Order: sequence, then C-alpha cells, then structure tokens
Amino acid sequence: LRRCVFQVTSPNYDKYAAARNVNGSIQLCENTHCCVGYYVIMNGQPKVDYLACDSVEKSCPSSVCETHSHFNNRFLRCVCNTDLCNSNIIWTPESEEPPHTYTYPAAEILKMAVPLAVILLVMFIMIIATKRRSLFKEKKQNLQSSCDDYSLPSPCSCQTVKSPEIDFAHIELQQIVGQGHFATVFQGKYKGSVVAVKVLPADWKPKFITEKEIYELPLMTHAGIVHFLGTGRKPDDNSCFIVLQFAEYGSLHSFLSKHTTSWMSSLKLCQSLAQGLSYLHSDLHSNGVHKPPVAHSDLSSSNVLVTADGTCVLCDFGCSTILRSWSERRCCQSHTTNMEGHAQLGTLQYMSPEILEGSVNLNSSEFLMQADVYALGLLLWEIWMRCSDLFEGGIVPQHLVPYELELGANVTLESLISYVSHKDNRPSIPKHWQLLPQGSALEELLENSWDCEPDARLTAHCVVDRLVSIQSSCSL
Ligand SMILES: Nc1ncnc2c1ncn2[C@@H]1O[C@H](COP(=O)(O)OP(=O)(O)OP(=O)(O)O)[C@@H](O)[C@H]1O
Repeated sequence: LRRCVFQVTSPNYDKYAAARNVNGSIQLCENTHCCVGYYVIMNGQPKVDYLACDSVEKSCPSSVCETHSHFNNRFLRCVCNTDLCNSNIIWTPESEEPPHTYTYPAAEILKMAVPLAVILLVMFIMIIATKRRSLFKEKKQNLQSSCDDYSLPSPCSCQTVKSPEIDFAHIELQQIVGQGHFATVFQGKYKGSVVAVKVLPADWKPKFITEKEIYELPLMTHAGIVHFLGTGRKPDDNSCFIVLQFAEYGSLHSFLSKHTTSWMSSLKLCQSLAQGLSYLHSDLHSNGVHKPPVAHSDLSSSNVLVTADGTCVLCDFGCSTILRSWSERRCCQSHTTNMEGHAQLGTLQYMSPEILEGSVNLNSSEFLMQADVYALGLLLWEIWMRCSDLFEGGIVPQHLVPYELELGANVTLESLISYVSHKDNRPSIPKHWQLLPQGSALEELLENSWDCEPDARLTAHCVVDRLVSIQSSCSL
C-alpha cells in the first residue's frame, strides 16, 4: 500500500477529519497509489496546507511532487507516486510567477531595443575574447601532453571513473554486520582483504545506481569517505552489491552506544567527519578531471562509519545528489533531477527544519548542503555527549540520538515539525559545558551549525576550521 505523509493544517478541511488509515503523520492509501500535497504561499514560501493520500486523483505519473499553481499563484498542488513523496515539493518560484503581458508602442520598443542591442553586442565581443584567451591557454597546456588535440574540454565534465565489475564468485561472505532499510551489509573477504559487501535486492536498483554513480565520480578517494572497491551482481537472485572498505567499529551509532571517548578522540571523530563532508561538498578540478559538489542528504549516525584508527568515514550515498557547480551550470542536470532520494526523505531525527516543513527548493544546491550541515551539527552533539572529559567525574549519559530524550525513540514527523521547526528547539547542551575552557566554543559551533535559518549556518569547510581552532586553543 502507498504511504503518504498526512498533515492537515487548515480547519477548512472538515471533510478530511475522518480520514482513514492514519497513523501519526502517515496515511496508508486504500484506493490510490497517489499522494497529494496542497501548499499555500506565505511570505513567498510554500507552507503545508494539506498532505494525504489522493482519493480523487487516479493518475500521478511523477515520482516526485512537482507543484502546479492555482488561484493566482496563492496555492500549489502536487501529486506523486512514491512513498512519503508529498512532503517534499519541487518548487521554483520564478516559474510560478504569472506571465507578464505588457504591450508597448513601437517607438518605445525601439527606444529600449537599441541600447539593449549595443549592450548585447559588447557582451558578445567580451565572451568571444574570453573564450579565445582560455582556448589559447588550454592549447598551450594540451601541447605538453597531446599535440593534436586542440579542442576545448567539454563544459560538462561530470565524468565517472569506471569501477571494476566484481565477480561474486571471488567474494567470500562471512557474517552480517549491518541491516539498513534497503541493504544487508556483510563482512567478507575479497582478494585476501577484509571488506564490507552491501547487498541491495534487485527491487532497489535505483538506489544502487545512485550510490554507484556517486562512488564512481572522479576524485572520490578521501580519508573521510568510505573507500569504494567496485560493484557486481549476484547471479542467483540478480541483487546488486557494492564492495567497500570494512569499517571495524561499524556505524558511529553502534560505536557511541558501546564506547565513551576522551576529548582528543572525540575531536578526531568530529574532525574526520567534518572533513569528509567538506570534501564531499567541494567542487574540485584536478588534472583535467572534475569532482562536482555532492550533497549527502541522509546523514545520520547510522550512515557514518568508524574505522580502526578512530576516524569517521561517510557511507550510504543512496539519497545523495550531484550538484551543479556555478562554473558548470549545464553540467549534471540529469543528476540533479534525480530527486527520488529526497522523496524518500532522510532519517527523520536529522532532517533540518526546512526539510521537515517541505518548504525547500530542491533545485538549489545551497539548500541541500545547508541541510547536511544541520545534520552535521547534530552528529557533533551526539559525539560530544559521549565524551567523558566533558562530564564531571567522567559519568557520561548513555548514547541517545538527537531528540530521543525529548520525543522518544519512535519519533513522528508531526512531533518533530512541532518541536524542531515551530518551537525551534534543539538537543540540549549540558549547562556545565559553559564552565569548561572549550565549552562556549562548542556551544557556538553547534548553534551555528543547526541554526533554523539555512543561510546562517556554517559551511562544512568552516566547521572544519572551527574544530581546528578549538583543538589548538584547548587540549584537555
Ligand atoms: N563499510 C562498512 N563497514 C562496516 N559496516 C558497515 C559498512 N557499511 C555499512 N555498514 C553497516 O551496515 C549498516 C547499513 O548500511 P547502509 O547505511 O549503507 O545501508 P542502507 O540500507 O542504505 O541504510 P539506510 O537505512 O540508512 O538507507 C550501517 O549502519 C553499518 O552498521
């Protein structure tokens, strides 16, 4: 049965008060596979009006909720056909603006057209001149390596590095080490080394493809990103698998549940985590290859691994998005339209207020990276809440995920929206941290990472810098 987000904010929807099959913020659809979302535009932003199964609409070809405006652009409506897709809309303010239909007399048109034509001509000449200059520079560089290729490199350099196709017969599966919503992860052996093998059932092929695509981007090798060895297909049931570096401590969640840390080891976890995210977000050009920025979009302590040397590595890129860089706007368009991951939402507790409210423009690169930084702030809090040096007498609270203390383990979308978004609450920072030498710097870093205003948040790169300065100014 289709699962749709259920939320009614307007008292005008009396007839939906008796909506069936509602459990918290989820509705199971009986006679439709379509979810619907009604949004109202307030202060230029869409706010949820009504989300539910769409008992009227029987046709919803899109997997994502692309909005169409109604009533002079005051309302938006979207229908879609994937689980929980109706809380995440695709909305472009410009496209919602009513068309302007002014008419000008011919003389007015001429008056405007002449200066415009002059400006365009000057711009055209400048573009040609710049292109010629860069072509000349490129030619000079290329001459050293290849004398007969003078063509400009393609502006679309979302290249991939073809990964080795691994024969399943060459892998020895040992025990299961993790079970996500989609995959089963095994410890295994490949070419004499211990590896992790993530197996996704054939039904989850789109997830597998997204994840493979991210791992296969150029320059994805980094100490903060789990090392990728290749992919393959199991011949018996056609399930897909990804072979990865084995992280000895498993997920950050299970590490923190079992271990407390010292101040220095907590910093090591935090720094490697922030460095991994900063690298993932980076737009890199090196030796003619390009790594575009990538938003993880499902950061949680279950999607961060801890290696034997006590550092974090990012994993699970099944919801990630390759973003357009400013210099290559044309590039990666096909990737950014892959919004299926967002339709499936991330992990509830780590969703930023703007994602919880479904009021983001998913085409904006910044929004997705800012949402990652919000989750990063929560992860830093989670790590420091298990640091014995930050608790008097070394008595550390047991590991809890964000908002577990306040809202319980089985948190609902509704309760999070109210607690995090409407009331602007965050996980509580122990009062006594104020008395510690690094306390106020930690507090400031957390607050600047999980700010309710996405634009006010630090970038992942700034988080790395802040951690470095915290370390240099205070070593317990
Ligand atoms: N490389 C690895 N080394 C050790 N354990 C791993 C590794 N990769 C994954 N795991 C374990 O398997 C769990 C599930 O992995 P992963 O998050 O990739 O699966 P998923 O089905 O995509 O998860 P999700 O439900 O978050 O979408 C992790 O939380 C972790 O405990």
